[in-house]
Amino acid sequence: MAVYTDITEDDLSRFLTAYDAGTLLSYKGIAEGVENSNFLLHTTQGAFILTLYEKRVDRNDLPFFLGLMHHLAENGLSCPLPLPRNDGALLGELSGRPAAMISFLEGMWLRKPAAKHCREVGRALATMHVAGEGFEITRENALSVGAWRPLWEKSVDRVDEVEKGLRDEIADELAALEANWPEGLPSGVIHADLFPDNVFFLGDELSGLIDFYFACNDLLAYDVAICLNAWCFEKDGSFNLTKGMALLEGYESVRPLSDEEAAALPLLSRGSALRFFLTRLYDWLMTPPGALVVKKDPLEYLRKLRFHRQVRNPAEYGLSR
Ligand SMILES: Nc1ncnc2c1ncn2[C@@H]1O[C@H](COP(=O)(O)OP(=O)(O)O)[C@@H](O)[C@H]1O
Ligand SMILES: N[C@@H](CCOP(=O)(O)O)C(=O)O
Repeated sequence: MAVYTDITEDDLSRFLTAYDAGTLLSYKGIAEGVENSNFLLHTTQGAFILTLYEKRVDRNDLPFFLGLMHHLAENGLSCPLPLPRNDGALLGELSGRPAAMISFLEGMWLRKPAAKHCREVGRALATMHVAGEGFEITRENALSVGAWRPLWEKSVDRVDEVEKGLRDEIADELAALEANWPEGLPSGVIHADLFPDNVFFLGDELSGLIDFYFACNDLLAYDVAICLNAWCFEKDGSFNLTKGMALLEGYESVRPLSDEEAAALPLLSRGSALRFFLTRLYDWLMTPPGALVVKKDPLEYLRKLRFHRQVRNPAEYGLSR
């Protein structure tokens, strides 16, 4: 679920008077997503998404996220746009939360993406990396290698509840990644959560990217590694080389990877797998029973991590060079 904060029709109608968005016809909460409360609104001017930013989102980061969507859209990426209020501000307040009106993006996310969709995702990711150049606000990645140990320490005492023996395996992995994390690779604005539920398609055509609320400045190739993890594994845990090849071809058709970036892919993919393992593990162990949120399986990312650990060459992801 992703409606943590309720709104009333009266409050919403009043909120809308600050925008040139027409008058309210209907609204409903959107069940998907985990971070914020989202509502689909219909007004006399069309459909909009209303987002109420919840506790895990730092209010100070909102100008980065909202400004980034503007910047990316102006530079050729298809993504939703925050709607300015009549006073020019992108943020308002509703039910005690910072709130924004976001343009509605047509399309739906794919439950079973095929290689051709992975190619489109690779192309869109590279388009985003290029479009992000020149964006003046910066945001450090709050979930990069330096954040993994503190996160791990919150779960370590209970990790064996998830799988016996994990305590030593993850401790060794974390130490290896901290010691060898690459430096000096090209960096810029990354999406950092470009999973299938954040990419919309109309038929086979990619219609746009959403959910920029983990976006930050980090290594561009790390974003590629996140996508390899999120898009190129099958339900049985196997890596699909055809999908990997398509995603990387799509990416390189817009922004070729340097030799150094290519060589770092196995390590970056391990890091990305550990990052999602750790956040899922924390949520798995700490979410109170009965909470209205769908918990994601940390073991899916443990299996991916084990796969990457035995990769010796980026060609094993489908990189042709
Ligand atoms: N601009 C948009 N256009 C259409 N649907 C959207 C848009 N933004 C969000 N949604 C819908 O809301 C859901 C949750 O949004 P998301 O940004 O992923 O939430 P969260 O940040 O809580 O994870 C999406 O899966 C999608 O169905
Ligand atoms: N993609 C992450 C969780 C973040 O969820 P989102 O709904 O904000 O995309 C994961 O799969 O662990």
